[in-house]
Amino acid sequence: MAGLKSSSPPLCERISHKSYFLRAVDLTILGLLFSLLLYRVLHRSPNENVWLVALICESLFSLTWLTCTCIKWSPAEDKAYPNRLDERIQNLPSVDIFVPTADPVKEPPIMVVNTVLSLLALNYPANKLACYVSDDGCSPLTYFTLKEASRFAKIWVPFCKKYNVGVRAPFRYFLNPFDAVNDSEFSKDWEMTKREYEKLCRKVEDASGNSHCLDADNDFKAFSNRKPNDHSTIVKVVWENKGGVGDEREVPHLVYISREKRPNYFHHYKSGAMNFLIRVSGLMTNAPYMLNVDCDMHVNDPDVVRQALCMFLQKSKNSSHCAFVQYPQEFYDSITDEFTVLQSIMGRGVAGIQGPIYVGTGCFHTRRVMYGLSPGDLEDDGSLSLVARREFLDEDSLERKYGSSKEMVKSMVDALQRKSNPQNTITNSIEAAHEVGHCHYEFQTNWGETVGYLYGSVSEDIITSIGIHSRGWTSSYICPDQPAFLGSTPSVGLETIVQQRRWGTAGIEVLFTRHSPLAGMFRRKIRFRQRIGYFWVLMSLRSIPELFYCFLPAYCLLHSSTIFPKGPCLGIIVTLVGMHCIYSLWQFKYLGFSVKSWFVAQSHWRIIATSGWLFSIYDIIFKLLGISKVEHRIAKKTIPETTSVSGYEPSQKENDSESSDVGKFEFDSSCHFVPGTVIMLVNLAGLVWYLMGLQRSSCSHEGGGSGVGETCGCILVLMLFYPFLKGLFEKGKYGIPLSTLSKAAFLALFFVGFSVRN
Ligand SMILES: O=c1ccn([C@@H]2O[C@H](COP(=O)(O)OP(=O)(O)O[C@H]3O[C@H](CO)[C@@H](O)[C@H](O)[C@H]3O)[C@@H](O)[C@H]2O)c(=O)[nH]1
Ligand SMILES: [Mn+2]
Repeated sequence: MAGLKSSSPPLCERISHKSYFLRAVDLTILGLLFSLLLYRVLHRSPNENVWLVALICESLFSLTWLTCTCIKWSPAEDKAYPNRLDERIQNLPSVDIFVPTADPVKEPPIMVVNTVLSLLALNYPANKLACYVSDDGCSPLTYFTLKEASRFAKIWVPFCKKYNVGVRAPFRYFLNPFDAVNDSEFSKDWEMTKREYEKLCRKVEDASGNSHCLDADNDFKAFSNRKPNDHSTIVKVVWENKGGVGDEREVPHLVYISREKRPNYFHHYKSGAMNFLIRVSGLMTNAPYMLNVDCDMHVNDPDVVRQALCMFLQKSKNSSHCAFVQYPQEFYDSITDEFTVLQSIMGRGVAGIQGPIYVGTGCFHTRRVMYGLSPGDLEDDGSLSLVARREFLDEDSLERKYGSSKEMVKSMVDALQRKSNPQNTITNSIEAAHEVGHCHYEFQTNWGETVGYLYGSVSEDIITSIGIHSRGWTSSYICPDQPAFLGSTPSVGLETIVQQRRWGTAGIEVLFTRHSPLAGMFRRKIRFRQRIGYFWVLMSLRSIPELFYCFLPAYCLLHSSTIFPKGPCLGIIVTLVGMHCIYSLWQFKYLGFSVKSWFVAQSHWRIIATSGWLFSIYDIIFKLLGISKVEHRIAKKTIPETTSVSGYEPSQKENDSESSDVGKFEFDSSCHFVPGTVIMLVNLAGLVWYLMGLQRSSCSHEGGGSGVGETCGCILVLMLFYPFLKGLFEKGKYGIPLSTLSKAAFLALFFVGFSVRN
C-alpha cells in the first residue's frame, strides 16, 4: 500500500526509562551494603557465631541487590501504534490462540469459556483467528461448556463488534450496570445478550450437577469411561468458520483437544499440552503467530493482536529478530499490588537488555522460532538461509527430529518457509491431529529439547524463554495503560504460598537442566546481563538468609549478644533500612499505590520467602535425592458471579471489597504456616524476655550493647509478620489452627532454650 514509504512513521517504538537518579540510589544502597560487610569483617565480635551468620546473610542480600541493580540498569518497554498497522498492512497474518486448562473443578469451565469468548471477540478478522483449547482434565463438562459457548459466541461476538465493547469477557462486561437507557436498540440487544449469557451459565451449572445427561449424547462418547490420567486423544472441532454469511462469519474456529495420557507416561504438565497445541494448530491452520493465554486470563483490550503484530511486522533488523511479544501479567481480583510493582521494575529491567522473560501467558510467539530456528538461520528478508534450508527442510531429518507424522512434517516445512497453506476445512486434519497426540509421539524427537516448549521444569515458561534467548533472539515488552489481559490470582494464604513454592522450585530446577543460565558461557548467544536477569528466578534461595535474619534479633535478646554495629557505624544500618523503605515506598507511590499497599507487600514478600520459597528448597533437595518429583499443583481459580452482583465497577478495585474480609490472610493446618508462626513466637519471646529484664548483665561488656537495636529488629519482624500475630487471636480460617500453633510453639521453645543456654 502507499503507506510503505520509508518516511512513514514506525509501527512501534522503544521507550527507555533510564534514570541517572535511580541508578545513583541503587549504587548508594549497594555502597552501604558493602560498607556494612567491610565493617563486619574488620570488627569481629566476641560473639563470633552471630556475627558470622549476620555476615553471611548480609553478603547474600548484597549479592541480591547487586543482581537487581544490574537488571534494572537500563529499563525499557515498547510502544505499538496499531492504527498505523491498519493503514499499511492489507493482508494481516493469521494467529492461532492457545488456551490450556487442566481441571474442571479448580478451573471452572464457565471461567474457561469466558476467556475463550473474549478471544473469539478480538478486533481482528475472524477468518484469521483460530482458538484451540487443550484440556488436560479430559472433562466432558469443559467440552459441553465450549459447545454451548460457541452458540452464544454467535450473539456475543457481533454484539461486541457492533457496540465496540471494551471488555469482552461476558462475566466482566455484565458486572457493569446498564448505562445507555436512551439508545433503545442497544438496550434491547444488551438485555437479550445478557439473558443469553445467563442461560449459558444456567445450562453449565445444570450440566455440572448432572453429568449423566451428557453421557446420553453421542458426541460425548469419546469421554465415556475416561480418567484424566488414562485416556486416548480427543480432538473435536467445536466450531468451524466456513466463511458463510452474517453473524456466523464473525466467529473464529474453535477446537477442543485433549492429548492421550497413560499412567506410566510422564506428560510434562503444561509444556506437554502446549506442544500438542502447537502440533494440532500446525495441522489445521498453521498460523505464523501464536498467542498463549492461561485459562483464567481474559482479553481486556480487543486490539491486542494488532498491537503485538506491530512489533513483528515493523521492518527493521531489530524487530525481525523479535521472537515473542510479552504483556505483563495483571489481575482483576488481586488485593495486593506487589506483583504489579515487581513486574514494572524487574520486567522493564530485563526488557531493556535482550527482552522480557516469557511468563507463560499473555504472550505472542512466532511459530518458526518455536520450531527451533535461530536468527542466524535467516536472511535479511526473513527467508531461510541456504544452510538452514539444508538443515531444516530435509524430510527425513524432519521426521527424526519432529516426529513421524507426514502431515506434520509438511506443515512444518510450510511454516518454516512462511508459506501459508491453510486447510480448506479443518475437520480434514482430525485424524492427523489424533496421531500427533499419542503419548509416544514425541519419543526420541526434539520436542521439549530444542523444539516447542521445553521440558525439565514445572515453569515451562522460564526454561522455554532461556532456550529462545540463548539462540540470540530478542523479545519485546508492551505495557499499555489499559492492561491487555487480566487474570485471577489465588487467594492470600495457602494458595499463594503454594504457587510461590512451585515458582521457586521451578526457578532452581532450571539450574540443573541443560538450559541452565550458568551453562554455555561463551557458546550461547545470550547477553551477559540477560543471564543475570534469569538468575532472578533463583530468588527463592533468598529464603534461607531471610529466615536466619528474622531469628537473629530475637536470638540476640535471648542470648544477650548483639548483631548491630556500635557507635557511628550503627548509622550504616539505620541509613540502609531508612533508604530502602523510602525507596520502595516511592516506587509504590509512583505507580499509584497506597502506603498501606506498600506495607502489605513488604509483609507478603517476607511471608512468602520464609514459607513458600523455603519449601522450594526442600522440594529441590528431595528431587535431587530422587525421593520425590516436583508437581504442578494447579492454582484454584474462581470468578465472581455476574448475576448476583449489581453496581460493580471493575475498574475500582476497592469497591468490590465491601466485606472487610477480602484480602485477609487465611490459615489452615498446612505445614506452610509453621515457619511464620515460629518466627512470630520467637520474636514475641525475645521482646518479652528483654522487657522483663532477663538479659544477662554481662552483655554490655561483651559488646552486647543496650539491646535497643535488637529490640527494634524484633518489633520490625513482628510488624512484617503481622498477619500471624493477628492470626493468634482470630477464629476460624483467619486464626492459626491449634495443630500449627502447637508444632510452632514446640519449635519456638526449643529455639528459646537453645538461645538462652548457648
Ligand atoms: O498439567 C497441566 C497443568 C497446568 N496447565 C495449565 O497451565 C496454566 C497455568 O497453570 P496455573 O495452575 O494457573 O499456574 P499459575 O501459577 O497461575 O501460572 C503461572 O505459572 C506457570 C508456571 O508455573 C505458567 O505456566 C503460567 O503461564 C503462569 O501464569 C493453566 O491454564 C492450566 O490449566 C495445563 O494445561 N496442564
Ligand atoms: Mn494461573
